[in-house]
Amino acid sequence: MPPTESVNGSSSGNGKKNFQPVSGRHGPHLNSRNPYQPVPDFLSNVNSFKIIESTLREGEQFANAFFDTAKKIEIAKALDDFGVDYIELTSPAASEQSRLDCEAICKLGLKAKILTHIRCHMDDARIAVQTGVDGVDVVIGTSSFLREHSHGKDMDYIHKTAIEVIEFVKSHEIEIRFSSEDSFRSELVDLLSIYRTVDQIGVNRVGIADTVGCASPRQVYDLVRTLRGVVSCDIETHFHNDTGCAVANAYCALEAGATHIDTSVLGIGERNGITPLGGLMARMIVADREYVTSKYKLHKLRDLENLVAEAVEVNIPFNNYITGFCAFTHKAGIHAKAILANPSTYEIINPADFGITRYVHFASRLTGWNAIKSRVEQLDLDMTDAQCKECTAKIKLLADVRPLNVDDVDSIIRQYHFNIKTGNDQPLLKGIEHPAPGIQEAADAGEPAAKKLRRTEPDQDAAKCC
Ligand SMILES: CC(=O)SCCNC(=O)CCNC(=O)[C@H](O)C(C)(C)COP(=O)(O)OP(=O)(O)OC[C@H]1O[C@@H](n2cnc3c(N)ncnc32)[C@H](O)[C@@H]1OP(=O)(O)O
Ligand SMILES: O=C(O)CCC(=O)C(=O)O
Ligand SMILES: [Zn+2]
Repeated sequence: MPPTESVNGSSSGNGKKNFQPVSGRHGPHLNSRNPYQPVPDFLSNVNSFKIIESTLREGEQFANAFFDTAKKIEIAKALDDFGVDYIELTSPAASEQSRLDCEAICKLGLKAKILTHIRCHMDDARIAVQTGVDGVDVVIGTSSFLREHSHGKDMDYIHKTAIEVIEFVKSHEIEIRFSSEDSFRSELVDLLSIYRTVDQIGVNRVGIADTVGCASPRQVYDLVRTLRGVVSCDIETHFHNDTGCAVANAYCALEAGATHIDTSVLGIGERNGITPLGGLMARMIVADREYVTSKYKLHKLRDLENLVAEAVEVNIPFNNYITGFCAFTHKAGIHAKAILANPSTYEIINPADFGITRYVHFASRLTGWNAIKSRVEQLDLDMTDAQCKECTAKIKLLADVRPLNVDDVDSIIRQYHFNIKTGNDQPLLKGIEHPAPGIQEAADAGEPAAKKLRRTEPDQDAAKCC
């Protein structure tokens, strides 16, 4: 008996309802012997990382972003509820409203610590410490590009000012992090020297930033591992996604001993953004499901992404980690058969961990008799395997001619079933123009027919599948 499940996932459809939801427990390997488990290494923090969520700082630098106070508060509360460790806010030096918003969020009494992000400058630091934040993230460019063309200061100036700003912030008894902007295009000797200096005067964290998204995972591993041997404080990392490495780089940073990862919801930020919160969750749940599920409310991810997507007027991409509309949809017959038997065959992440439904797409010429048999059972029809195979062949005939949706296939199945039970020989394709019994009533009741006809006792049937 194939598994069934009520419809609650796949919100942003593709316009055609041509798949069915299925449930089923993942096979035993994810619990007993995890082949994806991290390489054992005592410096690795893959099992104990923290998130510095920067939707309200880096994310505000996204081209489309404008967050009014109410929206910032809504997002901050949603991030806090999700379980992020820190929420980073735009510099209060950016504008008067930014300063007021920072103060307002500090007063919310959230569980997450509130940070603000400033230039390595006493003017900014003086404003920041008055806002009520739990900590200040200080940054200054150390690459020759930024030293020459951005702030125009040399490494001596950076050392001197960093010490002044750090000691000032520390004197207010809040957290302080020092970060080098454009770390991967900076001289290693400059980096290690400034990090050693700030570590010795007692920063809580140092930060490495791949500001232009140029770093590869191996470069990240090397730099973080080297830095791990030089400083005793925590190591935060920040990865832009220009070359598609933002999630991989975050993972490698943790393997090398970084303690904190910067994220934003949907990855929004300057240019094409940074490590997305959802992408990081996808990566980390595979590495340590226990840690991730115990710390973060994963079933809130979709709502959080929808909130931010709406605020910045973008759609969730079809291939988004976890929440993209087809992230857990299985189409080819070979895949569908195996998924129905055991979802671990073609899934490394269990969608149920995120409150999301898995689907089998059966309305195409790539379907197979096992998927159709599953649908037949969902429709409560009685057909032998041989009949399911014959019916599948009929479905493929039409699927070769045009795209099908679930109603088309259900009609063919119902007509085929009617014919074999009554000895009738009505042409199968007639059911396409004239919905088979059951479809019309459902439509009349104001519900999508396919939805109405799906069964909703997932647990009972899912148990049989695994
Ligand atoms: C990689 C990142 O994302 S870093 C974070 C980026 N965030 C922001 O920029 C926050 C929003 N920014 C702003 O509102 C404005 O840029 C402000 C308020 C910070 C500065 O505004 P302005 O004084 O008008 O300067 P402007 O934005 O044109 O240029 C940046 C200034 O900061 C200086 N600067 C740049 N980076 C740093 C740094 N890390 N530390 C100290 N000073 C810096 C530059 O030298 C330049 O100053 P100058 O033109 O007086 O020499
Ligand atoms: O402060 C940091 O570590 C990162 C700043 C930033 O956004 C960047 O360098 O891209
Ligand atoms: Zn950035």
